[in-house]
Amino acid sequence: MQLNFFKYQGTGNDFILIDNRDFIIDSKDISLIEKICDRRFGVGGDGLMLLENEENFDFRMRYFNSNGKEASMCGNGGRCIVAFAYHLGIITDSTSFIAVDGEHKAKILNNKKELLISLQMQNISKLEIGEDYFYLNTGSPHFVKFIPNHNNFDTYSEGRKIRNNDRFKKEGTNVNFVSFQDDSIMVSTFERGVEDETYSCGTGVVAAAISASFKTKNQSFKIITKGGNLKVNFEKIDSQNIKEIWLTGPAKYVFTGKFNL
Ligand SMILES: N[C@H](CCC[C@H](N)C(=O)O)C(=O)O
Repeated sequence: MQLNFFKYQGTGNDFILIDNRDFIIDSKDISLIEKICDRRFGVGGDGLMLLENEENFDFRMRYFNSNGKEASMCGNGGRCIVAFAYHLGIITDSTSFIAVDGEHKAKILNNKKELLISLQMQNISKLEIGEDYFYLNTGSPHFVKFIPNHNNFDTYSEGRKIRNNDRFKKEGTNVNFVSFQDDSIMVSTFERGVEDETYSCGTGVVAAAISASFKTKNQSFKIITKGGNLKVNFEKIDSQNIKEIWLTGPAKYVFTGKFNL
């Protein structure tokens, strides 16, 4: 048996997409999903997504980390699945779909080879402000720490330490390091579930931008990640309430193939 898959990436956060409207894959098969995501034994990806049917919405997004476990929301993945739905002819230039954290709207801003997509994220109504960190859930949980610069900064080791400390060991957290670079912020992320630094993390840059607004008062940020540039803008009602959060960036179809089951 062979399984049709499509590979996409959004700022270097890479995903395997499967059209599961006819349930060709069993979403409970954690070891199969882990194997497909494996960079040596499988296709390779930071995560895998299933596109499924959902009444009253264009589709349902189901996101799995590369460890095979169904996870919380993924911002880069969200843009990639919108691009996938567009290529499948399910949507045209805008959509409303359902993900694990609720409804998301998205707009396709251009349809060049690399689609530029704006994805609306859930409102925030709770944010922890520590002495030298921020902790918030932007669809996925994110610990945010500001550093003077990223020169020789070891995101993997520093992120791994925080992800595995007493507080986060059990559930895990994603960990973001943020530095200011001219009119942008640079963000590097250690992702739980991948247990490694990824080239970019959408929900992570949203958390980083919201945290940075406590330092600059801006409500719109240009973001630099290892895998490319993103934009985040939002409306800050007060220190605990943020709405109209939009993540904008590229989503690119890379290749397709058949996975040998
Ligand atoms: N890369 C994703 C986040 C995946 C979330 C996952 N690593 C978790 O919290 O379990 C993003 O672009 O938002």
